[in-house]
Formats: sequence, C-alpha cells, structure tokens
Amino acid sequence: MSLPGKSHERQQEEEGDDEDDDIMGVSDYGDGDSFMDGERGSEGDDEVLDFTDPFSTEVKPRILLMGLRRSGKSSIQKVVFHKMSPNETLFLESTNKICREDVSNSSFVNFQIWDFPGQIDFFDPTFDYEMIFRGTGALIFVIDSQDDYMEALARLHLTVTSAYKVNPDINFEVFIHKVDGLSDDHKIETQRDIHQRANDDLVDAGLEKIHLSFYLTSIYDHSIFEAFSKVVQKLIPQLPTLENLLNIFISNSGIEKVFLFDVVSKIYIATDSSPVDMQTYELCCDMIDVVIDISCIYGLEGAGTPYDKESLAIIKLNNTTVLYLKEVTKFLALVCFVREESFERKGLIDYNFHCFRKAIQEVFEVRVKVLRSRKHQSQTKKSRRATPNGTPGVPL
Ligand SMILES: Nc1nc2c(ncn2[C@@H]2O[C@H](COP(=O)(O)OP(=O)(O)OP(=O)(O)O)[C@@H](O)[C@H]2O)c(=O)[nH]1
Repeated sequence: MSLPGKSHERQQEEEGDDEDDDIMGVSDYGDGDSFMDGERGSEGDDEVLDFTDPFSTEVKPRILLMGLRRSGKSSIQKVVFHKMSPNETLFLESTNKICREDVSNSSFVNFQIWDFPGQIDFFDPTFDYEMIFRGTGALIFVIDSQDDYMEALARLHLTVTSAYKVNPDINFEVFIHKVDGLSDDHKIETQRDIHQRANDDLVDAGLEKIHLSFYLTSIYDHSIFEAFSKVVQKLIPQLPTLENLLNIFISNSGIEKVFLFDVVSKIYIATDSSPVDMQTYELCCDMIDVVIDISCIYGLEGAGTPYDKESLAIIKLNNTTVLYLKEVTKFLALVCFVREESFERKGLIDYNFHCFRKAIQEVFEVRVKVLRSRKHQSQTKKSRRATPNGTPGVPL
C-alpha cells in the first residue's frame, strides 16, 4: 500500500500539460505503457476546487436532524462525523434545551443538528421555526424503534406539517433507528407499521402530497452511513452528471465499481449506476479509515492534514481485486474496485482519473459562476434603485 505522503507520481503529474484531454477507452490505449503513472499530468494547485469559498456553501447540502429525546441524534452525529465508536455513545449526556450544532467545517456535507426535546412547542412565539426551515434541504427525523413510537409519530407529524408550510421543498427523511436490537422479521414489521401510521396521519390531515422516505438505521453497522449517503445525494443537483461521469470513467478504464466519498464522514455522494452492494461499501469505508489512521500515525509532517492532494492508496485483496483510492478535492476521494488484470493498465486508469477530476471541477465551477453572476446582478440592481429624492442611484 502506498502511504498518503508526497508521491513521485504526483510531481510528474504536476509537470504535465493537458488542455485537451478526453477520457481514453481501453481500445484507444494502445500497448498500455506509454502513459504509465499519470504522466499526462493534472491541473495546477490554483485550479483545485476550493469548497471553503463563500459561494461553495451553496453546493453543500444543509440538513436538520430532529427527533425525541434519547432517540439517538447526538450518537448519529458523533459516529458519522466525529469517528466516535458506537459503544462510547452510551455515555453521551442528554441535552436539556434546544441544542444547535453545525457540522460543516471539514466535510462536503454541511448540516445542523437540532436536538428537540419532546416538550418544545411549535406554536411558542419565541421559537422561530420559519427561520429554521426556510434554508433547509432535508429534515431527518429519528425514531427509536426499540421504544414505544406513538409519541414520536405524533411529533413527526407536527414537525413535518409545520416544516412543509414554511418550505414545501424540504425532503423528509425518517430514520427508524436502533434496529440492531430487532430481529429481521421485527424490523420489516416495524418499518411497515411506522410507514402506514405516518402516511395515514398525513392523509387524514389532507397532506398526502408530502412524501416521507424511510430508512432502517443503526450506529452499530454501516446502515447509518448508507442512509446518510442517500439523504445527501438527493440534495446534490449535479448528481446525474456525477453519475454519468463515473459511468464513463469506469467503462473506459476497466473498473468494476467506483464511489465518490466525502472523506470525513464516509458518506458516498455518488457512485456509478451499477447496484450498490453493502459489503463493497463497507470495504471502501474500512479503506478510508486505514488511510487516515496510517496517515495520522506515520504520515503527518508539521501542521499537515491526514488527507491532502497527495493522498492515494492501493490495497490488493486476496480475491484478485484491487482497491484504489485517489484524492479528488479537499473533501472528496474516489475509491475504485479493479480486477488485478485491469489494474495492470494503471496508467490508463490514472489518465482517465485525471480527466474525470477535471470534469468534476468544471461541473462545480459552473454553479459557482452562476451564483457569482446572480450576486453581482442583485448588487447592481440594489445600487440602481432610485434614491430618496427620486434620482436614479449610480452603480458603484
Ligand atoms: N442499540 C442502539 N443504541 C443506540 C443507537 N444510537 C444511539 N443509541 C443509544 O441511545 C442513547 C441515546 O442516544 P443520544 O445520542 O444521546 O440521543 P439524543 O437523541 O441525542 O438524546 P437527547 O440529547 O436527549 O435529545 C445512547 O445510550 C446511545 O448509545 C443505535 O443505533 N443502536
């Protein structure tokens, strides 16, 4: 396995010139040696997509996490975003007031956790729920499946209907949580029952157009990461384009399966269109853990970060499969499943990866440009507005 330190390959890449690159197919590739190890290069540092740019908050999905007391909200947040081990969540203290926490500094995923104890009143004038729901993309409501869920269902109904009135575009996601304590039959029965009751309540209120999505989750396996991945994916407007790019990338490189990961959370924000197998996903998560852990222990120099643009790793499994991880942006990594014989053409994969990386930056840049021009337009409009004495304002 290559450690995620400064690689010779990367230096070669930076020297390359690559203005008119297109993804190459196996048939285009010739004898397989001429472009070994990405000699065709990659873009310079200044072109690397910077998600810390103020405009880029617009490409990040914003999510609220709500639910009754002790349903598992803080645990979900700690396990998914702070690498806390599930057993440690047993010692988390309960939150007594509304508690808001932003998870946005080190990840592609930008969301707020709202810990709502059961007694909070949506009709309380001091509680500005309109402000909360207006800028929200998804609302995750966590229900403890090991507890009596009737009160949770009533709270879900109130939350969803209040949110929908303010912002009908919110995606409503229900996590039927702590299912590790249920048998397989019981899981399905609980999901069916919750689904039925929640939708009946909406029909009774004449709000059948509200769509609720349900997920069975637990912090003791990867189901919480998978569910979060699906929630986040729905909020990424560029998803069809990303999927398309990944499809082109794998079909031209002889790759079996590929995931685009948010490294900090291990949420996959896109994959190719072949079905996702849970074990494959788990292996990718484990690989990211290994890379970050090894990098933290042995790879850090000075004030460096465990994941940077030189990060890459190759792990050969004993079943003729190779796992290949490469950095895409500050927050995102690509993890590929490649057969050993296809990995012999690593140069092709690297070259196509470079094209993919460039395309992905262009996809996000388009949105940033649109947002910039909108902001510029609204500023110009404001400055052109008539002044109090009736004369038109002079644009600055
Ligand atoms: N078995 C099981 N227990 C879980 C799971 N997720 C959380 N828990 C446990 O549920 C308890 C409550 O979790 P918290 O994360 O504190 O719940 P919360 O919703 O943040 O609670 P408040 O802060 O009171 O609103 C803890 O003891 C967790 O260990 C899960 O997936 N399975």
